[in-house]
Amino acid sequence: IDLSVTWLGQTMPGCLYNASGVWCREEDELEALHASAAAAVITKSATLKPRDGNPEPRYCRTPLGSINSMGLPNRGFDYYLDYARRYRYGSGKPLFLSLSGLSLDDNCAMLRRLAEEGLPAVPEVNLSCPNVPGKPQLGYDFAATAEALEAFDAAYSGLYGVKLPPYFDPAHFAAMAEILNRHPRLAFVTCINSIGNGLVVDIDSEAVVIKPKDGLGGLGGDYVLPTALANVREFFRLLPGKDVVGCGGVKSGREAFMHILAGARAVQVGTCLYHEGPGAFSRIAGELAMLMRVKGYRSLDAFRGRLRTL
Ligand SMILES: C=Cc1c(C(=O)O)[nH]c(=O)[nH]c1=O
Repeated sequence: IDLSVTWLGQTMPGCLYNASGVWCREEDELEALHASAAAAVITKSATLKPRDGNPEPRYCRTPLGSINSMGLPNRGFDYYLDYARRYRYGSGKPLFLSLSGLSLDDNCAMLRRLAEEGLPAVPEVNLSCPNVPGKPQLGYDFAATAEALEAFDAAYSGLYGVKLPPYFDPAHFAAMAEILNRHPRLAFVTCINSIGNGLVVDIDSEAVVIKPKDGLGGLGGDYVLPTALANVREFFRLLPGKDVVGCGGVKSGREAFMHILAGARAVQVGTCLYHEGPGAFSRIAGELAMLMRVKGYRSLDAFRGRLRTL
């Protein structure tokens, strides 16, 4: 059973890696991911300067997944760039740098700095952070997204990707696809980020469960799987020649299989990784391989994007 994935001009040894933001803020976390069965590593979204993030409690696990309003706590771009300088690319596991600047200028400054370094690390620009008060999600502003992507192309001459928020309407899928298809070096989209601004209520305390934004936060886990699969399948259809990375609701080989069937090139794990740790990757990969064996598939190419309609 071959779980390898060939994309971005390289072949990675498997198809699973972390969702940005989970188990990836500190170097020791990143090294633990690299040492695990994860097939790639992506860093916590970086801002130009370090950030403490929102007041705690800002993350809460629920029976169906998670809610978070972290507020972009991160060590700052230089920390992750330094890690990218020392990263062992020879392992065959790609390193992705997630960038989430607080302004277009900041995103372009980080992209230009990365371009100057000429490192193999691939940028995934976050258009979808739902938890910085006062900063609407770029990905929900089509004109701003169009302008940003023009600026990214000018700032960075290599291949890059974007992390998209979930969309919920065919008109929005079409509008975003029309914009994304203008950019040949935009090689992949990662669908989806958390479903923004959900509210989890604790009936015992009769209170919300996280402090920021009066309890509003991004949802992950079981809550988001159908939305994630819809976004993967729609953008897989609408973005010919680009890759779609699936993210959302993956906790076993079953959901990984669903994402790939929907068209995902590779699959990220967030909430499940947060609670299980990097051992989740070998478990999920084993479950996926077993599922493929039972179904008679020897590689991901044998079923990627083959979701049947009725
Ligand atoms: C980069 C900020 C994000 C955060 C955060 O740091 O609050 N949480 C998410 O669920 N998605 C994000 O993109």
